[in-house]
Formats: sequence, C-alpha cells, structure tokens
Amino acid sequence: MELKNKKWTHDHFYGVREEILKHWPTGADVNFEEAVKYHETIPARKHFAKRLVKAKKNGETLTQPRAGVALLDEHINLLNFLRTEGEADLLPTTIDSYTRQNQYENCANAIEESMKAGRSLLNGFPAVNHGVHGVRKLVESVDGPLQVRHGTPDARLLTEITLAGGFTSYEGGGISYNIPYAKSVSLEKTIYDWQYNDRLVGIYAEHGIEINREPFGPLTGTLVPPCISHAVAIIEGILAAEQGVKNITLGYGQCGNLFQDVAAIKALEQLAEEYLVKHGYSDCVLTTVFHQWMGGFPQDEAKAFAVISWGAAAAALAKATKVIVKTPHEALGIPTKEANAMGLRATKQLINMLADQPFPMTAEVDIEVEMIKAETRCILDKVFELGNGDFASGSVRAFEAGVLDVPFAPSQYSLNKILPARDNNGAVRLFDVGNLPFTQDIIDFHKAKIDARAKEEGRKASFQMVIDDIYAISKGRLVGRPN
Ligand SMILES: CCC[C@H]1O[C@@H](n2cnc3c(N)ncnc32)[C@H](O)[C@@H]1O
Repeated sequence: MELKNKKWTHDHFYGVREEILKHWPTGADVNFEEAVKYHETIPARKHFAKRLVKAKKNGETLTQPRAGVALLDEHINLLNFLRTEGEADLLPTTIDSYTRQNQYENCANAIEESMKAGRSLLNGFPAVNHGVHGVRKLVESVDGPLQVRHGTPDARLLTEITLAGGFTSYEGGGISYNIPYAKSVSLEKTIYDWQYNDRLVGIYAEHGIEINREPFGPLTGTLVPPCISHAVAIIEGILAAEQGVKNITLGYGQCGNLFQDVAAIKALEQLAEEYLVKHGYSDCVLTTVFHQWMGGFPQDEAKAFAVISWGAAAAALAKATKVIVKTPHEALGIPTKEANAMGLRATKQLINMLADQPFPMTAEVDIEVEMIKAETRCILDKVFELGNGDFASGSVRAFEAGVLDVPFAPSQYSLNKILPARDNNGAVRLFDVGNLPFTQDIIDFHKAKIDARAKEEGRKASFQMVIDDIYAISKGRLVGRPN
C-alpha cells in the first residue's frame, strides 16, 4: 500500500472493492448501477447536499441531532419523532460501536437480544447487518435528508451499504476517525481506507449522484484548539476533493468563548476556501458545521440546557450552516427520544431568536480570526512540506513529528505533547505547544494569555489548570478557577 494524495483509478478501486463486499453477507446486495438508479428516485427534499446549499444561500443554521438504535422499526420511529417533535432540519443515523469496529457478528447477536429484550442493546444503528434493503426501508420511511454518523477507522463496507441504501451524506475521515477513535490502528491504513470511501462518493458524483461528505471536526472534543481541528478538517477536505468529492462540510467543536467560536467558524470558511482553491479544487461547495460542546456536561438537566443553548447561540451568531445538537441526557448516556427532541427545540428557539441579530465583527474577533488562520497555516504548510507536496503522506509524518497533535487522543500515533488550557476569558489556548510548528510570535501570544490568567488567579500556570478546565463546564463554569 503506497499512500499518496492521488485519485484512485477505477481499476485500483474496483480491485479493492471485490474483497470489501465479502466482509459480511449483506455486502452481496450492493450493486452500484442499481444503486445509482435508486438514488435517482429519491425526492430532492431528501438530498442532504441540496438542503445544505439552500441553507448557505439563505443564511440559515440548520439543526441536526445524533440518534441511533438497534432495530429498524424503532430507529424509523425515533427519526420521525425527532423530525416532527424535535423539528430537526437534518437527520442522522448514528452507527453502533460494534459496527465501528467491524464486529458484525456481535451486531447480529445484539439485534437478536434487542428483539427479545424489547429495547435497544446497541448504542447505534447496525447498518451493515440491516443491509441495503433495511437501509432503503429506513430512507423511504423517514421524511428528511439522512446522514451516516459514526467513528469507524475501516468504514468501507459501511459506506458501500449505506450509500447503496440511499443515504445522501456521510461523516468521517482518515484522521478524524482514527486518532480520536482508535488506539493502535495504523493511521496510514486508515487514511488509505478513507480514500476508498471518498472515491466511492466521487464515482457516485461521476454518475450524477451528489453525496455530501463531512470530516469529523471536534476530534477528541476536549479543549481542542481551533487550529488543530481546522488543520485536520482542511486536510481531510483536500483528500476527499482529490477523490472526486464535490460537496464538503467542515466542522468545529465549540470551545465556549463566544468570540473565539465565532472567529473559528469565520477562519474555517476562509481558510478552507483558500486551501482548496490553491490546491486545484475550486469546484467544491463548502459548508460548515458547529458541534455544541463536546466535552463533559453537567448532570443537572437545567444546566445541560444552558450549555446546549450557549452552543446554539454561538452556532447562530457564527452563521454556521448547521449545528449538531446535544441533549439534556448527555452526562447520563444515550438520550431518550423526548430528551433528544427537547435539545433540538431549545436550539431551534435560540437560532430563530438570533436570526435577526447580526454578530458585530469587533476588532477582538478579527484578531482571533487572524490568529487562528496564522496558526492553522503554520501547521498545514509544514504538513505539506513533510509530505513533499502530499497531504496524505505528510499527515502521517506530521503526527510522527508532533506537527499534528490532538489533545487527549487515545491513538498511539498522536504524540499527545500539546496541552490546552483556557485563558482568562475562557478562550482555549496552548499551555504547552509541544512540537507544533508555530512562529515565535504565536508561541508568545499563547504564553502571554495563559500567564495573564495565572496572574489573575494568583497561581503558576500549570497542568492543574488543564485538569480544572476539563471539568469546569460539568461543574458549572467555563474557566476552571482554583477552589
Ligand atoms: C462524537 C459523538 C459523541 C456524541 O454522540 C452522542 N451519541 C452517541 N450515540 C448516540 C445515540 N445512539 N443517540 C444519541 N446520541 C448519541 C453522545 O451522547 C455524544 O454526545
């Protein structure tokens, strides 16, 4: 396997495909030409890419939950409930953890057990086991654009089955579904396997079927600085575009300081456009997704609603194309459909109330935009250099060198040298820049911000700040002040 950011030829792709479709019996039902014809029957109102483009044009921020249960009819009921009671603009299908690890046998057992128990014993929808026919029943029974959301390093069979089944959007990426999701899965192999998924979307596009792709923005979802998630998002956008993907949503996980969060979305839009055009992908349509706080949540439901609403406000003021919504059960586990719908309605209320209030792009926000762009450029340009002009191989080398580094990542392929901490206003800065290829003025900026907080708190800047910030929001604050 030689990893390079080069569009796979049809021969290469179809050579790999034959083996993939044998990984589980339901793979035998995948027939590409038949699937293209099936997609042509899907009504336009269910096309994810079209709905995103319309939202971008109209300045809307669409709402989308996460949701997935083991059995098909229950999953259909759940999604229809979220569409009607939750007023969700876009719908997910969150895939279960066994499927994410390619453990389809375990899924089969869990489906059996769920039927006996009369409740879902999986934390998501086992789409590979339900197969093309099960997915098509889902697509035909739910009235809304549908997206596959998961965390699968090797998602090739899942992609084949869900796309043949009629999903019109697909989340994930070779870095964003390895580093935060796996401990010892080769990063090089995951990036290669995700070229397969993107090439399949590209081949659908060559047949006139537009499928939206969304790299997973938040990564570990815990104090991830904007420059880190932006660098990974833009790299995965470039890798997808090279394989022929034309409709891309790039994402960011809320950090909590409003100026930084609004600036992060603006910086992402500007930088993604710049890098995709610079590297020859000027025909890609770009949208953004804002993930409501991905870190620890308060158990108290009223406080959880406050966190959800703050994320809704930031998404609306940033004018992200869509927002991924949390629920008041976040600290407890898989939410009930009622709790999920309430998170959606609270979010919708905020978005509607803020729709008429343009956010003032103050000097402070502009500084934040420029800082995030400068930091992200340092990383992206170093990755490109390490790959001798190739972002795929460059990413592997960048993680080896700590030029790309994701805080609190389980993967052995991430050096985990960087340490984030909040500044005195709650913006996420770097307490330890690790081996990030920052210029001295950027390093000095972060140090000054952290030192200002230390001074205010009357304590030395230390790892304790990082720990305090990890727990802060679940304990009712933003900045982890000393007791
Ligand atoms: C990276 C995604 C993490 C988030 O994804 C939520 N999540 C996971 N699985 C389900 C599910 N089956 N239904 C509703 N939400 C779900 C978690 O709560 C967490 O917030």
